[in-house]
Amino acid sequence: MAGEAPELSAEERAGRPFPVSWDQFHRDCRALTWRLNEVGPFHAVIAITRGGLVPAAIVARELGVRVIDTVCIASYDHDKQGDLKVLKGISEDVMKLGGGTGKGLLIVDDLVDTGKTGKLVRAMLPDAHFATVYAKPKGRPLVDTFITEVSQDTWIFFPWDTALSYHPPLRDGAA
Ligand SMILES: O=P(O)(O)OC[C@H]1O[C@H](OP(=O)(O)OP(=O)(O)O)[C@H](O)[C@@H]1O
Ligand SMILES: Nc1nc2[nH]cnc2c(=O)[nH]1
Ligand SMILES: [Mg+2]
Repeated sequence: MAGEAPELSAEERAGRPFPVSWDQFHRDCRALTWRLNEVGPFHAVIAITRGGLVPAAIVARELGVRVIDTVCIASYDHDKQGDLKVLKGISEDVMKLGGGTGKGLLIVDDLVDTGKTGKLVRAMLPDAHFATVYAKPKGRPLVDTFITEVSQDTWIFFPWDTALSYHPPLRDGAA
């Protein structure tokens, strides 16, 4: 409509795109596990769903941990963050394994951005070790171990959220 700002694409709203392939993600998860192997052993892995499920599976496999729990949190509608909702907490069994404070437990997520999700889970398990594959500067202080830092204005595109598609040649104006 005349006078209205043009609709922005998801990429324009979210700044620089940082696409991650399955191969790259697997390599980064393995690199994360090398670091975690120095810190453990861990009694259990807790994945922050949904994004934490994929790295948690790879990390748990590499570390030989078979007790895996989830803490289910929803906040983003694509790239817009709303209020955080805890849809499922940590199970009683796993809480007991961590002595009630999370000692010896490993929390895994794909990334920290503002740090709000990580802060909420850390408050549930203050003594747990918190690992993410990627970290943006605002959330970084909350994470104990991560692999790659990306700038705050970057949007990470994960392989489970994307598909291969045609990209126009540079000479036709492609970025
Ligand atoms: O540091 P923050 O600003 O809180 O953002 C980080 C969280 O955002 C994403 O999850 P999302 O809420 O999009 O849900 P999903 O994992 O189900 O995709 C990501 O997987 C982290 O859990
Ligand atoms: N996929 C994705 N989800 C996010 N949630 C918060 N930040 C991000 C991001 O950069 N990428
Ligand atoms: Mg998530």
